[in-house]
Amino acid sequence: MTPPLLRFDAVSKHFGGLVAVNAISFQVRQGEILGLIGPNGSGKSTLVNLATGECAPTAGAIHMGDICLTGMAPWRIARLGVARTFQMLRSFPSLTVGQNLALAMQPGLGSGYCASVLRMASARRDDAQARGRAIEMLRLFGLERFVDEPATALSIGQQRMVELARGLCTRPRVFVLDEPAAGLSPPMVERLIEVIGRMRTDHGVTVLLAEHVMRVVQTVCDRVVVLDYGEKIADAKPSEAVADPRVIEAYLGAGKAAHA
Ligand SMILES: Nc1ncnc2c1ncn2[C@@H]1O[C@H](COP(=O)(O)OP(=O)(O)OP(=O)(O)O)[C@@H](O)[C@H]1O
Repeated sequence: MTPPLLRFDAVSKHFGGLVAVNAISFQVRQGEILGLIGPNGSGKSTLVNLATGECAPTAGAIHMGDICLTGMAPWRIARLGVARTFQMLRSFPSLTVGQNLALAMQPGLGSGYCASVLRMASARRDDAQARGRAIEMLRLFGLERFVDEPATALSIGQQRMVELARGLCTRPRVFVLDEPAAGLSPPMVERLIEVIGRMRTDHGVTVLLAEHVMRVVQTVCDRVVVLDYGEKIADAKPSEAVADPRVIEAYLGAGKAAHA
């Protein structure tokens, strides 16, 4: 069995008196696509934010391999190879789609800000490389024709895809996706399913996926961790989790679950 790449050990997060996540432990193995599911407010985004350093745990620890991520700044975690998307779109509206993607690649390119300002040859070469990689990533989503369009000219669904392409441009080891199917049309959901699969097969990316759309979860995830009121109530294959009475009760409520 492949070793764990991400490890959550008894992780809790309190917001004042509210326990958003309570002593949760689970692991994401190298190359795995792990789903985080649960009703609204169950703690999925909080776990995503804990993994990427947007918030620090009240208790417990998070590791990537041997490195402790607990309390580490988001940019440091990103440098270790953890990319993420947000529920709310975060593109730069005044930039083109290609420029939005190129921006994500800046830390990995050689010539730096000063060279870019002076338009030195190395910066121009980096720009060309960045544009090439942006087009390559956009092609995964069938969006390469939009490379020179303003980001805001795209539909919300297309902009979500651009966020995924932007994350992939950073060549992540782990990609944390926060409800990527939200606002996508059915054909785009199918494209998303295909692309998440290819993230692993073509790019070797490990995926932590918080998602409500069960078609996505059941098609792409190897395993799901199910949350309810900040507690982990299941850690199983998707087909097993959806048949688990505790999971059914969390989604439907106790009375309806008995009826179901
Ligand atoms: N910054 C915050 N300050 C206070 N409470 C918060 C904060 N972030 C989340 N919460 C609360 O923590 C709980 C878990 O929220 P979280 O957003 O993690 O759930 P979720 O499962 O992602 O929900 P959804 O599916 O609706 O996105 C909720 O009760 C929420 O109101």
